[in-house]
Amino acid sequence: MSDSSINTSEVDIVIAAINSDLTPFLNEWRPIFSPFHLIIVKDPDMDGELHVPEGFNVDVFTKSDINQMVGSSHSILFSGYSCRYFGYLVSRKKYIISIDDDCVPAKDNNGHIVDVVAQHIANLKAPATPFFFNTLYDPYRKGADFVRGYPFSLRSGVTCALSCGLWLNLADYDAPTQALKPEQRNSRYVDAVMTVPVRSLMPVSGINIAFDREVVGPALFPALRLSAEGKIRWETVEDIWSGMCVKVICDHLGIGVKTGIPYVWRRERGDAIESLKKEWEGVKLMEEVVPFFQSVRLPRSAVTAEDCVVDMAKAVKEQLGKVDPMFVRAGDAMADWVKLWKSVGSSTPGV
Ligand SMILES: O=c1ccn([C@@H]2O[C@H](COP(=O)(O)OP(=O)(O)O[C@H]3O[C@@H](CO)[C@H](O)[C@H]3O)[C@@H](O)[C@H]2O)c(=O)[nH]1
Ligand SMILES: [Mn+2]
Repeated sequence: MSDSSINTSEVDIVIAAINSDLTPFLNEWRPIFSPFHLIIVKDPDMDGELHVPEGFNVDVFTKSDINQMVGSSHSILFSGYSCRYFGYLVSRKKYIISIDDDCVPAKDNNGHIVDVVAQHIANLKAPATPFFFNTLYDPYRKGADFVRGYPFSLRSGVTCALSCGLWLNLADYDAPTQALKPEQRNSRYVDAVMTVPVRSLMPVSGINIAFDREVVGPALFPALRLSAEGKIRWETVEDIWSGMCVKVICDHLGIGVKTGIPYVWRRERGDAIESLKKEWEGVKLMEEVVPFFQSVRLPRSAVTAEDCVVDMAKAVKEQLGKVDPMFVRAGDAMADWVKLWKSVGSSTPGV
């Protein structure tokens, strides 16, 4: 059963749906998800009715909702993998949790079902420690603390804005790794969560994620579309791109990002070789953009996530735009996204 101490009015669970029948998925998650409001975004390119089982507090958003809100925008498309971001936009809650619809609850080393909502919210409510690494992992967890030598001046920590969960069975590997290790399965449940140090980038996976929408909501946006994009091709990097944006923004705002528990059990669909064809361009491209994200610095005047996205967009256009016109489009999309985020009443207070 879910953790009754969580204030359900603070949480939205956002699901992107390419499957027409979410019954098996939601029945697996019923004990954990049923107390919470669900936002299900039906992939606008998916035909047919979406079936959701009884017993959930759910709002389903479809192509017509997206078109009504986004209008004829050419820079912002909520198709394919990126349709979940529409759910991030329309939510009005403080915390958002998003789980892919091919994942089910995992079990910990004691065979207990992992409550992803409770653990993600615990991660987000406990401070983060990006400025000095605690070698005993999360010092705020029961049974842990700061180790000797950790500066007392830093022990109050900072706000945690993003909680990146992990995966048993099929870890989120890229297509080359999947093709090289088709039999590899992740059976190692590591009971740990830690803050990613400041100025360290990381691959943020959209499969099992939670964030403080009021603090970093607009920083999570799939702006990058490859020049020769297909509906799928460009989206294999959408969370990697937005993950680097949000980590740089969190570093700038002095807030934290955590990785570790909770785990989900991930079942994969699709073929590694097919994925390789789709993903290879994105895999190569990431090598080009990492130095940009490692070096970009935002102005002190940027004190909210919206400010940071606007300034980041300018830097993307100025510094990456000469590499490829797709980055000019990405920068424009980021700027349009902030306008859209503000216009739907989602403006975030300063940190
Ligand atoms: O056209 C689409 C494709 C997918 N979805 C929904 O998005 C998530 C993830 O889809 P899927 O499990 O098929 O793909 P993964 O590769 O495992 O996803 C992870 O990789 C990233 C992109 O490659 C992505 O950000 C991660 O989630 C599911 O809920 C599908 O229903 C869709 O709506 N439309
Ligand atoms: Mn998947």
